[in-house]
Amino acid sequence: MGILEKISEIEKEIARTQKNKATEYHLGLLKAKLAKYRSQLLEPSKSAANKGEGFDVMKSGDARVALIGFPSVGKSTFLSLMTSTASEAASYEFTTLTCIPGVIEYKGANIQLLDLPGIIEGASQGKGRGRQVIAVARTSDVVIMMLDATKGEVQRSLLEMELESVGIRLNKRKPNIYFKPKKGGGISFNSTVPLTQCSEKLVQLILHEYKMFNAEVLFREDCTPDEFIDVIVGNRVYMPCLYVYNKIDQISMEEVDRLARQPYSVVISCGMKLNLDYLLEMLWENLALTCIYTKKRGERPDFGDAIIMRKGASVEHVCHRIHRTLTSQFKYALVWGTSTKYSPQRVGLTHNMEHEDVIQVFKK
Ligand SMILES: Nc1nc2c(ncn2[C@@H]2O[C@H](COP(=O)(O)OP(=O)(O)OP(=O)(O)O)[C@@H](O)[C@H]2O)c(=O)[nH]1
Ligand SMILES: [K+]
Ligand SMILES: [Mg+2]
Repeated sequence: MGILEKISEIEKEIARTQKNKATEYHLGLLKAKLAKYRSQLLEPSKSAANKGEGFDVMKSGDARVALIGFPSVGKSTFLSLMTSTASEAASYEFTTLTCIPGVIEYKGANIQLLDLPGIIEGASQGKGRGRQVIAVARTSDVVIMMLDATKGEVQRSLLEMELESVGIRLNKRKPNIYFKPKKGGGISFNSTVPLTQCSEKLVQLILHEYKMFNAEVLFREDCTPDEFIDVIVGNRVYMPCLYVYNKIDQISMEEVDRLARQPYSVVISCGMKLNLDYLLEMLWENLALTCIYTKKRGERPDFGDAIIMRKGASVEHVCHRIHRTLTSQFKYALVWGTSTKYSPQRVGLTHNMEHEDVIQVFKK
């Protein structure tokens, strides 16, 4: 039996198994098996068809955003609208066949936007260019899942499943479980909170399925068996995702209102240029970028040229960005802005910067 058949067998068995206390271990084990086979699907195949030709676009700028969606939802129209790159758009499916990069300039940051071929059900198993598209999505900082507002909700759940099945976790935090494989000593299991979804026995069963017999496990939150499996499998990516409903010029106001109220959702019309500013704001928030301005002694801050950092970046990160050797010469810094109690404040390398702070570095 091939891997795909095995996967579909297990999925069927999970579907027909009733979820209750008595089947808890059986289901846990099935899920562990399923995750194992799915991860085998991810392993690179040797056939030429799966090579990433036309997809290996260099990362550039301060962050990367991938456009994922069914064919003809308006991905290329969106790229052409938001960047100075033109990507061919047309009313037939699979117009775009490779990865087309553009740049969104926003708040002084360069955000790389990637237009990609449309993907369909079965993409993660290699249908169409699904695997290459998803591989690109994995390398991005935020996924924009573009949906056709005139089509049903099923589009969204299908795509979510495709991404889930290759280890991409959308709008989820990494489970707070400490896990360390050991050389000996068996499995030590502890938790700092009451567990309602996993037990020591289930954790052992799952670990045995992965041929792990010695490990330290500490649950710091009430996780599900699936979340535990994610931790032991390890190659998961946790990624913010914006659900962008395009073509709202084609649906009723009531429907627009309903879609706009869903979590992580933004409604737009590329055709009528509706709500694109709000989408950029949401994108910025999800990218969690921070602008830092530098200032030289006796001069005004350089507001024309921001240093773009990840949220939570420290003075050390900023110094490293200004010049590779600056941290070794660092004496102290003065910081103006919301990260300090008073402005300016004298800070060390570990101080965390906030959006639009100004920094002046003093060398030894
Ligand atoms: N009514 C309406 N049509 C739109 C809108 N945005 C895009 N379209 C149309 O939708 C069709 C598909 O647009 P594309 O940009 O080619 O879609 P795509 O997602 O890149 O398609 P593929 O590359 O084939 O996957 C084109 O005919 C566009 O003119 C919109 O906001 N409203
Ligand atoms: K199209
Ligand atoms: Mg396209």
